[in-house]
Amino acid sequence: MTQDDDKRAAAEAAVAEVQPDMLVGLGTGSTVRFAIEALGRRVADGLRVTAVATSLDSAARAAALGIVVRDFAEVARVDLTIDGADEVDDRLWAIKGAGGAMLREKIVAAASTRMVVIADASKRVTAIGGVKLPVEVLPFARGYVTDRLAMLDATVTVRDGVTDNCNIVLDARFAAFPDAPALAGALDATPGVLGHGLFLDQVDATYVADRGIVTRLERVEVSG
Ligand SMILES: O=C[C@H](O)[C@H](O)[C@H](O)COP(=O)(O)O
Repeated sequence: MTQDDDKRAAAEAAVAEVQPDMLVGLGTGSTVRFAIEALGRRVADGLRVTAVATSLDSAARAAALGIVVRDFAEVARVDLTIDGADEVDDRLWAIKGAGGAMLREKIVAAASTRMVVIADASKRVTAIGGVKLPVEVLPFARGYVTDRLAMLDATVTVRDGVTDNCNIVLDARFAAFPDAPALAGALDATPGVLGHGLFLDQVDATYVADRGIVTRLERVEVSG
């Protein structure tokens, strides 16, 4: 049983949630590729769905498999989004964006009635914060945002290349990971930061595969 087998198992479990006539959000990354393949097979078998994609890569892969991909700019609501993560914990907090797609991913997640994360067991952690946090930044604001991140005790590396949105990504490594909601709030309030990889409210469920066994974890809403 390889890591790819687990990615595929988690992806197939999530794709089983897709119902006829849904508008499906497609995340980005190596795990999502298995979901796109699984959805492509269901479409080839006659399932009628449309999709929106969080990256040019996912859009191209889906279209190549015969999945109708709509322009997200024309869309307000998505039924179900399936996406990967770099880390996810049992609070359903995730860090995303190793592939640089976190800004579009967060927008599509926000538009989604339900968003599920698929992962192999290497992504499941006790508490998020062990990987670099990607921050998408307007190139004009690179120096200012780098300084703000340094003031939050992060060591910053500028990633090569640009995102699908033609912005840059700063990868922030924290010696001690800060309180995640406070960090998300600080980043959201920083001019020039267009998005970041902290997903604290977006994930409704995870499918994590460990040596072929897929476990689904659902967000529990606390009322009152
Ligand atoms: O920007 C990339 C996305 O957030 C991915 O969903 C995330 O990095 C996980 O990717 P992978 O499944 O390749 O580990």
